[in-house]
Amino acid sequence: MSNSFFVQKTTSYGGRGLFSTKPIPKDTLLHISVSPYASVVYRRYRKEVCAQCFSYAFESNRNCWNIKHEFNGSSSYFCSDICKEDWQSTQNVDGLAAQCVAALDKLEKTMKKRLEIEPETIFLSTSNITMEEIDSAWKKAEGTSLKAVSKELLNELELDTARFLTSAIIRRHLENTYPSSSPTDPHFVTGTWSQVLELQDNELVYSQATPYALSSRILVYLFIRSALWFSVPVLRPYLKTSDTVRALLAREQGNAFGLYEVIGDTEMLGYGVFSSGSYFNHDCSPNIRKERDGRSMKFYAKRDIEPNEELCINYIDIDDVVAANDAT
Ligand SMILES: C[S@@+](CC[C@H](N)C(=O)[O-])C[C@H]1O[C@@H](n2cnc3c(N)ncnc32)[C@H](O)[C@@H]1O
Repeated sequence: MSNSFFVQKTTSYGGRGLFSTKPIPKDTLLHISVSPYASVVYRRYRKEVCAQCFSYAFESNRNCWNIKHEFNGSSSYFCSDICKEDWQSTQNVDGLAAQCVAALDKLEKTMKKRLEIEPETIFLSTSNITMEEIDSAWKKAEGTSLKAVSKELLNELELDTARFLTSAIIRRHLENTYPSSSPTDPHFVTGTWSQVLELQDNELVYSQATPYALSSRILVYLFIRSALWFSVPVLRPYLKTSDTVRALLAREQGNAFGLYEVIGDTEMLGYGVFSSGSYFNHDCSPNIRKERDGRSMKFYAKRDIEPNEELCINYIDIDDVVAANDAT
């Protein structure tokens, strides 16, 4: 990740970071992540947040958006006809987004009760879980029958995670089916799956910190596979193994940005992975601020910057326009 303002280098404390290559005046726009590769608007905000530009109805003094796209009893909501058209041509290509939303909703409605996955069928460790145990848990999940999970009820967080992962599965499929031919192609502006794979992989660190979350994540994979396998068969190549889901979950942690309302900056409406925006490290006194502009994340100089300074945002500053990495 480099451009005319900065270059990517290894930092003195490990990992990669971005460093200025020349003097940058305050308020310069350094980088735009045009659109997330994968994203989700939380279910509870479904009617209040535009599925395309993420604008929040309350910021326009409304209770909800009423421009809808309906398919098989499930709806997506938009703030304008333009957003609905943009969504049709970039996200609902071949009707996939609508089919997936409907399939996930349908499975959710047919579920009766939550049956915890037997711990021994998934993994045994409670601390210091190893990569071998994580691999083994996912492999076992791949061999679990679809029928066996069809009665599992997911909680709110898991259902949102399922939608987030599904958006990436659709994007991967579109990327493979319609190779990029122009800068307006959806996967040109969202970045590519290989760029997602280049992001820092936090699977082991996260699993060790929260070993109890592994069975929840596996349950989400089984839920998506069960919901989409027969309803959206073109997506089977990305569901047959857990590779796509697992790779994204490994990178979502520590790389996702919260999608906040723009004006109040208090409500987190969802989250997304913006690959090209994920190389700014954290600093409590950052020289970069980021602002959401519709589907885009924009990165500006917060002050005058000297050459060879590390460019950092604040992951937790509530005064920032959006707080980073708090979706995880
Ligand atoms: C969004 S990524 C930033 C890019 C990352 N350094 C890389 O190599 O891909 C966030 C991760 O970078 C590391 N990081 C960010 N800011 C840091 C800091 N101030 N000190 C140490 N590590 C930091 C942490 O591992 C964090 O989970």
